[in-house]
Amino acid sequence: MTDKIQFDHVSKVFKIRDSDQRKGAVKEFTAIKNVHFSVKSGEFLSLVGPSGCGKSTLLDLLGGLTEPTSGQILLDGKPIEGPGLDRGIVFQQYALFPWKTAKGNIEFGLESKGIPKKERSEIARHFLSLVGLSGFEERYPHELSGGMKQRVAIARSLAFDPDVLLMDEPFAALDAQTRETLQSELLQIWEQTKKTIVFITHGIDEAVYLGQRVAVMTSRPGTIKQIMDNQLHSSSQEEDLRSTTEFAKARHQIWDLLREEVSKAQTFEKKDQSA
Ligand SMILES: Nc1ncnc2c1ncn2[C@@H]1O[C@H](COP(=O)(O)OP(=O)(O)OP(=O)(O)O)[C@@H](O)[C@H]1O
Repeated sequence: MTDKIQFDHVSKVFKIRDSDQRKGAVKEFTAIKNVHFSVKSGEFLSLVGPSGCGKSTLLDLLGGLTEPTSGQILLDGKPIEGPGLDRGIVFQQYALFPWKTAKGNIEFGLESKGIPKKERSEIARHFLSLVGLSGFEERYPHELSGGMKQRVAIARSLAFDPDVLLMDEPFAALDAQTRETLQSELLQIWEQTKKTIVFITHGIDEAVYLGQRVAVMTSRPGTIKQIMDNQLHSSSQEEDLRSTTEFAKARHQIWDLLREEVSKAQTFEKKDQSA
């Protein structure tokens, strides 16, 4: 497998207000530092790290929503210079148009791509069916549950046929049962479509269940602490993966790597609150 994405010594520094200094003074804040890793074409990589370690910053950089302060990010060997249809992003909040139906939400984006009406309708139906929403095409977002809305958001991203799907805690706002259902559906979709997926999460179980590899980040400034090959995906898909010994083992390994980082992040948070 070839490299689809390469982070080449990437750092991101934000300018923030300096509350210790005179009014209007700014200081620099390093959100992520020297991030260096790659993602293979067709790979499902999950990325886990403590709160505030720079996970969303990393995904925003990949999405081209912001630029690195130093280093570069390559997609198919070329530097990312902004957002593009080659990358679809799914956020925690569904961001659907409330005045459009499930189908209309998907068709809208396709229209801007210049796809003819009939084809737009067919594509929207196909992807709604892929995420298990056949029969819900004409429902408006307020007529759908949280899980259904997130399914529409995933279908909308897939309908653009991006090479890469970037997912920023897409299931965090859902109840536990819906989350587990969507996780297994996402794995099936990935197996069918073979998209390259980068999936950000706070949850160790989610990271282990989904990722072929699991990248663990340090607390701030965030960098990649270790990337673990996840043996779980080589076991039979027939069984309930979450109850296997491989799952428990992988979970334990990730928690060992994360424990120290989580406690560092909590110390930072306390310091920030008392400053
Ligand atoms: N535009 C910005 N300006 C200044 N600081 C920022 C900006 N965006 C993010 N940060 C800071 O960078 C750090 C990393 O933020 P980020 O949202 O990437 O973390 P995260 O790991 O996704 O957090 P969480 O898990 O809590 O969602 C945080 O301390 C945040 O306050």
